[in-house]
Amino acid sequence: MQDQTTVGTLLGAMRANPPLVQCITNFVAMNIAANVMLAAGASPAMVHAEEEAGEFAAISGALTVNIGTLSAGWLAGMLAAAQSATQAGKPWVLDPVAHYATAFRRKAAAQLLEQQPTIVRGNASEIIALAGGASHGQGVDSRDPVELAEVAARQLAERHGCVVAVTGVTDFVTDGPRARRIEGGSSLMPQVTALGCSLTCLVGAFAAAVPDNPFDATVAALAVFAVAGEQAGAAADGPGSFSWRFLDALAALDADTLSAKARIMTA
Ligand SMILES: Nc1ncnc2c1ncn2[C@@H]1O[C@H](COP(=O)(O)OP(=O)(O)O)[C@@H](O)[C@H]1O
Ligand SMILES: Cc1ncsc1CCOP(=O)(O)O
Ligand SMILES: [Mg+2]
Repeated sequence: MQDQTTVGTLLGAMRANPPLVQCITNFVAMNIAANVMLAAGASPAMVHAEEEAGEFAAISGALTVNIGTLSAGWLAGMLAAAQSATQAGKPWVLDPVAHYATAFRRKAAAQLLEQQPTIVRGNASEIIALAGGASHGQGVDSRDPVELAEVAARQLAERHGCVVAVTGVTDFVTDGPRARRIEGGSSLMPQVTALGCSLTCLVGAFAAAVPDNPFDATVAALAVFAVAGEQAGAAADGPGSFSWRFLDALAALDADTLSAKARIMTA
């Protein structure tokens, strides 16, 4: 019950003072992620250029970094922003999209991890591989169940002193000693591109709202997606109508409904 009350309170707190979140995300995600952030009540800015990314991180409430469509110039911007956020004491979130796929991505993910992310959010295949295990991911898509990534998530959290979120049918969040499972969402969610990337940005919004509590912030963002996703999925005819229904559900979700409908279990 404590968790249920907390997620509603955090949604209210985030919306009461909409945080500026610098989202370095990929070309696929930029538009949907910005719309998801606005619908949920946050203030996104997609700012990635090497020339300004570090400066912008210092004036943002939080930073999110996603390597989905990586290039050398973007990576330089990501590293500058991550360094700046860490120096300014701002939370930042890493989304290691398909980091196992190529040597360039593997090295980039390792360099970014060295910059001490506050939170890492990925699908099960990404989290298993990031901890050094053998994953079955195919490109950006997971081919592993979340349950198989739980040990890897705890290891990563302990090793890097961060919160780790694994998403899928039932999400899992841990900081090492503590862990939660969040049920909900819809089987249509993986059929709409970049919803994971959008969730990473929303995790940044909640982390900006409560920078001293990244664990609760992550649980709250995942609970928002779980409840809004379930509502949109119940009415949708397919991925197309799910997309707009999901934005509407995010915008309509209030704190009391979130607290009443969130299904959060201690793991
Ligand atoms: N089969 C499913 N049932 C319910 N929710 C899902 C399912 N697959 C993914 N989700 C939800 O979709 C969102 C994105 O997660 P995921 O698909 O794991 O990320 P990614 O897009 O990075 O692979 C999360 O909120 C997650 O809980
Ligand atoms: C399809 C695709 N290709 C490169 S990034 C990207 C989007 C991945 O989005 P998500 O990780 O949320 O599924
Ligand atoms: Mg992803």
